[in-house]
Amino acid sequence: MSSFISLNGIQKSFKDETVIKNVDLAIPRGQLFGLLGPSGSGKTTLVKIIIGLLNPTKGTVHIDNQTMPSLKLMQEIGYMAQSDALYSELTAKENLQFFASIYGIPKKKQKQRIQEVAKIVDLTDHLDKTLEHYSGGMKRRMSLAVALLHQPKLLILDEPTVGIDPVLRASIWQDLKKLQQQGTTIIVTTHVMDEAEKCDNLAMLRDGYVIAQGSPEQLIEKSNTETLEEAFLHYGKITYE
Ligand SMILES: Nc1ncnc2c1ncn2[C@@H]1O[C@H](COP(=O)(O)OP(=O)(O)OP(=O)(O)O)[C@@H](O)[C@H]1O
Repeated sequence: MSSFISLNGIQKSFKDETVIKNVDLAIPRGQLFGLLGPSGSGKTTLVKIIIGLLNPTKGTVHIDNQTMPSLKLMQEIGYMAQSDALYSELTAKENLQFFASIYGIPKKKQKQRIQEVAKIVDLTDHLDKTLEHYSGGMKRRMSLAVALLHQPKLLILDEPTVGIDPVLRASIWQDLKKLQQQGTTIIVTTHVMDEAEKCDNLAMLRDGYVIAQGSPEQLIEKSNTETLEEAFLHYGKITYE
């Protein structure tokens, strides 16, 4: 089976510092795939390369058999960055209308789509509030709603639950599972082990290297450990010693 997303020999350097080191990844269609790694390991840089926001120094990215960056494919990707890029002086509905126009969603369809995404992230009752009155968690859910507006077939979320309380975090993960069931391929970055456990497959990143890949169960079993955290430490040692 050919992969929906494949990265071959990806390397990225900023000046003379190499922050992504010869990364190969193959992600099948419809997966919930996790990039797990500590702060500074290269997660954001790698997702920016996948969606075509950054050019790799070496290597290639293919999505759906097309070479990235591809403008056509970029329109089919939903990206939720680490910080919320929203307008705090506008209401949630106005924010969604603004982004819907940017995505080129016809005016007639916008109203329906805005209601749909608001329902997914549970903000239907708060659409008329300006975002300055939103909590941090509500803003994160709004960012997710924006990323979903154009019904992307690939959704990329950079640390979607940072700063979010456990209840909301669980609800966001439920949303992701629902979207996956509807056929969306999802890549999520995290440094939190219990979130990584919810993914179908993982790539463990450390210092720009992929130190291990597989399902959470495989990664634990192969390292002869009991938790993902122990597995992460195990694979780190193999790479570095
Ligand atoms: N534009 C840039 N110029 C120079 N160095 C950069 C740039 N962007 C990222 N880096 C460096 O690349 C490395 C990886 O950063 P990156 O943001 O990808 O890590 P991360 O795993 O996403 O971390 P975090 O979870 O803290 O966001 C870091 O050492 C960072 O300083």
